[in-house]
Amino acid sequence: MRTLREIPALRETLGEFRRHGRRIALVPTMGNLHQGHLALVETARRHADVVVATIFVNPLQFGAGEDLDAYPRTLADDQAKLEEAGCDLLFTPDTAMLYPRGLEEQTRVCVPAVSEGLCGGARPGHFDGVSTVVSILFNLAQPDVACFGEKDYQQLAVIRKLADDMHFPIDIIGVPTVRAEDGLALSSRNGYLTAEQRARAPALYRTLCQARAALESGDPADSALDDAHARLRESGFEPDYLELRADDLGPVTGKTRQAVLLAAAQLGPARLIDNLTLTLPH
Ligand SMILES: Nc1ncnc2c1ncn2[C@@H]1O[C@H](COP(=O)(O)OP(=O)(O)OP(=O)(O)O)[C@@H](O)[C@H]1O
Ligand SMILES: CC(C)(CO)[C@@H](O)C(=O)[O-]
Ligand code: BAL
Repeated sequence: MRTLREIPALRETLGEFRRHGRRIALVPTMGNLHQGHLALVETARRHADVVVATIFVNPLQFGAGEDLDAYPRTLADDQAKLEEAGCDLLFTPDTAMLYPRGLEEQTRVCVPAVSEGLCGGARPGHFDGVSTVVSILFNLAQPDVACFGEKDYQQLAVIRKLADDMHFPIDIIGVPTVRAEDGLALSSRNGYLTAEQRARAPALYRTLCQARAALESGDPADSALDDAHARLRESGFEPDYLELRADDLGPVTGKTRQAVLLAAAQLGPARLIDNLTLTLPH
């Protein structure tokens, strides 16, 4: 696997692959890689001839007081994992390279409606930062496909709409959430947890499973969500949101069948997110 740090080298290398008719897959990440990221690489390999991963901790998507500085940077480990997973190229730009005019002056991309509420409500401007950097990466790599995790359900919905609205000729592929044996969704931020908090953390997934079972058996949404809130609090979480939405993230109506339960909750120093799709009864 080659690691490229400069934009001209990336353009040149990928241009050469494209001229030879190779299909290119992009896997954007912020590094500190785990099996969830490697599942994206494996999916990418099935859809393309050349897999390009990117590692960039994007300052534009972090709010004031968030964990931009603390975010784990583990490049050597990440390179070894990507190599092992069969990734062909790694692009590791820095901030000055992607945003040469500085963050204030940077042109931004905003995907309305779907970016609002949920994580967008709790982290104002977050999805504008994501949409901006993903647009830049799409323009630089010009991939045929790009893979994103379903763990970040709203992010995936934002990127699907971004690709559609901006006419990026890129297939957006969602990859199912990879979990630890106890159900906790793998996430770089799990590393912030103490051993005691890590032992409590699977309560987020368990609570979503219980709420899903209640909803699928016809319990009213209000009581299922109230119970879930209470259970999260009992397990030491401070819930940020816990919502039932239609699977396109629109509001649930009497006609909604395919739905999604989404949660974000603070556990000690870590803000964890998770979601489960479900089918509502007639
Ligand atoms: N457990 C997982 N299963 C599948 N995909 C995942 C998982 N965790 C992260 N991803 C995906 O990997 C990509 C890069 O995510 P990112 O680097 O932010 O990792 P992360 O572990 O989610 O970190 P964070 O703790 O910052 O949310 C995103 O498309 C994200 O949805
Ligand atoms: C898509 C992404 C790499 C953009 O910075 C980031 O939001 C992430 O890691 O999910
Ligand atoms: N995994 C989404 C990136 C973020 O939390 O900033």
